[in-house]
Amino acid sequence: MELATTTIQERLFALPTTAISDATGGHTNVAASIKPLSDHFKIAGQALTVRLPDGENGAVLEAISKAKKGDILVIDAKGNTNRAVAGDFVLSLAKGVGIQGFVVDGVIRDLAAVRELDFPVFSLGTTVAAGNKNGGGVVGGPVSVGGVTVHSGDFIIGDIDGVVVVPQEDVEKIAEAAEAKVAKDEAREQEALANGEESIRDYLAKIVK
Ligand SMILES: O=C([O-])CC(=O)C(=O)O
Repeated sequence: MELATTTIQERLFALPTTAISDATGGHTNVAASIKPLSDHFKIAGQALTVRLPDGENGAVLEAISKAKKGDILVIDAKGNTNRAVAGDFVLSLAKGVGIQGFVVDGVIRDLAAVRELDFPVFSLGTTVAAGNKNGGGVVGGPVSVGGVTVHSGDFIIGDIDGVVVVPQEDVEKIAEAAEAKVAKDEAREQEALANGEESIRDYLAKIVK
């Protein structure tokens, strides 16, 4: 009989970003200004990084062509909010080759169509303007996104609360600590809330001296 094995990606996908933040100490939390463009967007996978010159987006296509299935494109657009790194067409290409989502220190456009496409994008927001196509940019090098350095291969987890980064070498340890935190939170909730006001008062009496 073959045993089902849970991959690290599946374990991360099952965890809330909040528990991962608790496990990392929050040192690699992406700035809160980078938000999911739909509340239900959830991602967990490995980064393929892209660094763009100001206002440009040509290298995004290069990254889409190089990405492995399940990768998350992590795009350093230096916080530029005037020009889109992608719109619904480019995001459809990304979804079509199996990319899992985008995390962008910048903006996209065509939000209505992107929501329709149901492709997870975490960004500073949207703009109406296309990116310039003069070339330049680096795929696969270190980037800075929302104040956090990301290398290709690092793990990225995003949900309604935001985006966290887990360096590749720490992922087993952090997943384990985050799972333990979830279990601890569940036990606390059970203890405090199991029996309405009575258990809440018992819980508070133990904590508040
Ligand atoms: O060309 C662009 O800058 C992006 C765009 O509009 C799309 O992907 O639909």
